[in-house]
Amino acid sequence: MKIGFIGVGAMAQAIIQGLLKAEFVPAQDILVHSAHQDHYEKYAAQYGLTPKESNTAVVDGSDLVVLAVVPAVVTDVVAEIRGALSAKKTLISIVSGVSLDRLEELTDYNLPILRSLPNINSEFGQGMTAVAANENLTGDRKAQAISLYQATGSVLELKESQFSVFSAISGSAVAYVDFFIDSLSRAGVKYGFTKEMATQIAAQTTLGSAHSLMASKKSPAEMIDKVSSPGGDTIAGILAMEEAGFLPSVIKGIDATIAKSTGNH
Ligand SMILES: NC(=O)C1=CN([C@@H]2O[C@H](COP(=O)(O)OP(=O)(O)OC[C@H]3O[C@@H](n4cnc5c(N)ncnc54)[C@H](OP(=O)(O)O)[C@@H]3O)[C@@H](O)[C@H]2O)C=CC1
Ligand SMILES: O=C(O)[C@@H]1CCC=N1
Repeated sequence: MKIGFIGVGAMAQAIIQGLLKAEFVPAQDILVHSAHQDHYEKYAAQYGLTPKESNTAVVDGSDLVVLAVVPAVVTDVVAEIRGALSAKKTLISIVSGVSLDRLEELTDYNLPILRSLPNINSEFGQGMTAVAANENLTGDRKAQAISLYQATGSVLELKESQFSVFSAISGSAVAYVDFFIDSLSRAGVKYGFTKEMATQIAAQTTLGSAHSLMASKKSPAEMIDKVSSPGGDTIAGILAMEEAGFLPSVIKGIDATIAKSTGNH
């Protein structure tokens, strides 16, 4: 199976690295093209991928075609590859905010298409990806397309109406979790830790907390209660964070993310 990537930016690279680590396909069976020749050729050479001279050449040589460009150029890029696409190839879009209806409108309404929303943790097999297939993608072909994401982490089949929320609390939220880790780390620096040491402590604590939460099957609120000793330090911190608007600021951030992604196309 040949997998073509149109665009080799941050998200495409995370998926490619995840696939290589999982030995999902041999490196040379991954075909790439992007806007800048020096960029995709250098990246392909570094990992033994196959560089292609155009987007249509990627499509011609691939069974699965991953559309990994930013929303602003989707219309032009799909117009460019439209003639090379056929019902024998599966189009996989990772583009935030672009619906299956829109992708069908940009093509010939007869293509098997998987809309997906991965996150950057796919690079290390810890991805969280939402998928929705159109009516032309069923059975083994659908399973084959989804298996690309199963090789790089967890997969959820969702209704498209849930995609923008999913994108905010998963795709974008990787950055928000890192924002939180960085904030914890800076607090450590404020009290004399080096940034490196404080970040290591904050990151391991975040990793361990997510792991414990999932392993224990408890709710986050129950875990908060276990950590908050009666009359202790943690509850004092929680109350101060609440007073500063922790929950509303997270919700406001998610609201803004959803508003932006639903305005994309
Ligand atoms: N970053 C993330 O965590 C996530 C991103 N996404 C989605 O992934 C998509 C890509 O995002 P991201 O990787 O962050 O963006 P990047 O800007 O890092 O990557 C965009 C890629 O598109 C390429 N490109 C631009 N124009 C063309 C063209 N005409 N033909 C072929 N390739 C082109 C660029 O080429 P070049 O490198 O040569 O400049 C680049 O490789 C977006 O639609 C986004 O919504 C979805 C989930 C998570
Ligand atoms: O920031 C973005 O637009 C993309 C979508 C989800 C994560 N990154």
